[in-house]
Amino acid sequence: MAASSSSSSSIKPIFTTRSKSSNSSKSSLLSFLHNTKPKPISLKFSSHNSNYTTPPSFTISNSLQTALETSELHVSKFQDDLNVQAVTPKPTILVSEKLGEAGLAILRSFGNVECLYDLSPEALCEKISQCDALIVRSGTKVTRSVFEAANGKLKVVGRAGVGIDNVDLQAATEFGCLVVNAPIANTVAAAEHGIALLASMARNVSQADASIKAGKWLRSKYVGVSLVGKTLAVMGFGKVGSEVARRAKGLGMNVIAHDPYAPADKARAVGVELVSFDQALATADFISLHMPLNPTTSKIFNDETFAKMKKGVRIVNVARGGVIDEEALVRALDSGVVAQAALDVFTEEPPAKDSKLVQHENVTVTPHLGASTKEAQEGVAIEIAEAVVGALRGELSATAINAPMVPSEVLSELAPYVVLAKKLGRLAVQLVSGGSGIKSVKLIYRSARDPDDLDTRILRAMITKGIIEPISASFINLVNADFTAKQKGLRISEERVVADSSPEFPIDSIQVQLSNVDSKFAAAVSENGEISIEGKVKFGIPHLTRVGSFGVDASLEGNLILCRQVDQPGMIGKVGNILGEHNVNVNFMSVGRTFRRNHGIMAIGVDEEPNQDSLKEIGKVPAIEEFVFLKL
Ligand SMILES: NC(=O)c1ccc[n+]([C@@H]2O[C@H](COP(=O)([O-])OP(=O)(O)OC[C@H]3O[C@@H](n4cnc5c(N)ncnc54)[C@H](O)[C@@H]3O)[C@@H](O)[C@H]2O)c1
Ligand SMILES: O=C(O)[C@H](O)COP(=O)(O)O
Repeated sequence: MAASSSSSSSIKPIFTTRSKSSNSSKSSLLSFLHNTKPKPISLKFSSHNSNYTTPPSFTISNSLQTALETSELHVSKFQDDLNVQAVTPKPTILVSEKLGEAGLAILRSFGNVECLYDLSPEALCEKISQCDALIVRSGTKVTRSVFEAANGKLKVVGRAGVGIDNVDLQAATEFGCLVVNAPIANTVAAAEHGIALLASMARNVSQADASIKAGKWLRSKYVGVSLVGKTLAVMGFGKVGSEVARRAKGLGMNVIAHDPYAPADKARAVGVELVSFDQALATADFISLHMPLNPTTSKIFNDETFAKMKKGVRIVNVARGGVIDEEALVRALDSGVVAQAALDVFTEEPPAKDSKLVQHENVTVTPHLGASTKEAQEGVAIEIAEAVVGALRGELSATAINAPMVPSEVLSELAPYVVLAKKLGRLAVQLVSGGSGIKSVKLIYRSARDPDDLDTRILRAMITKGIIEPISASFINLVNADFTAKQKGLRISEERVVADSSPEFPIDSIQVQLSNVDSKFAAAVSENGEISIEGKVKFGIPHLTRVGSFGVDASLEGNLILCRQVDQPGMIGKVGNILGEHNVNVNFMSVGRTFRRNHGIMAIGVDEEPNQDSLKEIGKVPAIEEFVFLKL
């Protein structure tokens, strides 16, 4: 039996935690993904003290209301968040667009793969509730309805390619579904297609080809323009844009680029000058588009911006159709401001058969073929299959779109603290009595580490998970933790304090404080009036080390009974006997007290859940002032 010190730590706030995502490597991403809707298990709360009989409340949870009324709390039983092998028994992976064989082979070695191409939106929604993963290209719209229909089963959406504008990322995040893409393997194919369109547009290849097949021989009509010495503006100097720039330089073009986020040294290395948007438009003979489609870039090429271009400019678009206002482009083509356009992508795909743009004689079109080389498709298939399988295994994914990046080494170092964090969250919420909703949670990390060396996002997510999951139907993972907390009106603040401990360990202790709530266990309320518990990791095992102002030392395994009693001899024996008589195995007991012969706290770890009779008997022990049974 261990008695631990009860002296209060003096905590000196030094700063508020901020996200570290900016320095985090993209090659390491946590995917706590296993949101198989858990089967509820029933957990009864009990206390002999009438002041503390109601289970915790969370004002925003409807489901809790029922739990409150029945004095019964349904707790989600969730899989271990770190080492999830547990997608049962073989995950179902739906592939909704053609994927290379090498990728399919990887997927088949891991799960049941169903290739169902050309599903209607309704059919996709119907099918998706049976699927753990969905792999799409640009042709499948993964809308909010898809995530709703998935009913929590869908864990990962893999986009076999770069653009994720066909996936509702907000909805994915809300539903805790990870979205991964395959951003590398089709870069060269897209760049080559851009160059192919550039050259064929300049030399009227497609028009001349069509005319000759129509029996004509129009040599003077299809006189083209040369590329050498002309200025090409690359709009979006990312992976594809920079590859296009490299190739265009090889063709003797003068290449400039506009990209508000591109590093100047990267451009310099390719021999490209970064310029402003307007400067690019005003100087370019050719403009090649390579930015993503998002709210900022949507229809960024419109009447106003076409008017800023050099008369007779030629435009290539292998990015996304939506970055161009297509009606404005037709006007610009008709007026001659734009001499020619070569388009691989369209606002609506496929475009209407009678689209003026597609039918325009100065326009060359291809049906979104940028990524369509054998090599790129094999590469993309492997890239996305590995990402999806990794995500389903709960491994790190290099290409997650909607989850923060947590380097793998950070993850493995924090693993025991992740378990501690979740358990502290679960314990804290069980200490709240009914009638008061949790609104404000403060997390205090004591650490000897430099602030920049401590990434607390996983811990915050797991504490959030511990707090919210037991009292609502939500599933929480790293993808949706912050969103769900916000949505439920739960304000989570973080603070770090300098600990005197060794910086070898990332964290000395984690404290969870819930303010403005009543507790069903008065001893858990600190001098400042908030429910406060603290935990540490000892020899890799999470421990509860403080409850309110009482120090304890309880390993967080199995279940826990916390008793506040008058500090007098024989208490441990009495409670131990009661539990023994009811065949409940005690795995440890720890006593903490404020001062001698005053009040003490007993933390009793039990392997089995004590029945109501045994709990009632404990409540009848005269020196026991209050107690609570907590499920870990
Ligand atoms: N046609 C195809 O089959 C095909 C194939 C691959 C990629 N793509 C598309 O090409 C585009 C680029 O792909 P990528 O792999 O190079 O992506 P990327 O993320 O590597 O590059 C995009 C670049 O655009 C820049 N950017 C963002 N907003 C901008 C703005 N307002 N103005 C200028 N630049 C801006 C970014 O900073 C980034 O450098 C994407 O839309 C992608 O979907 C199409
Ligand atoms: O964004 C992409 O990767 C390209 O547009 C390719 O799309 P696709 O996979 O539908 O060919």
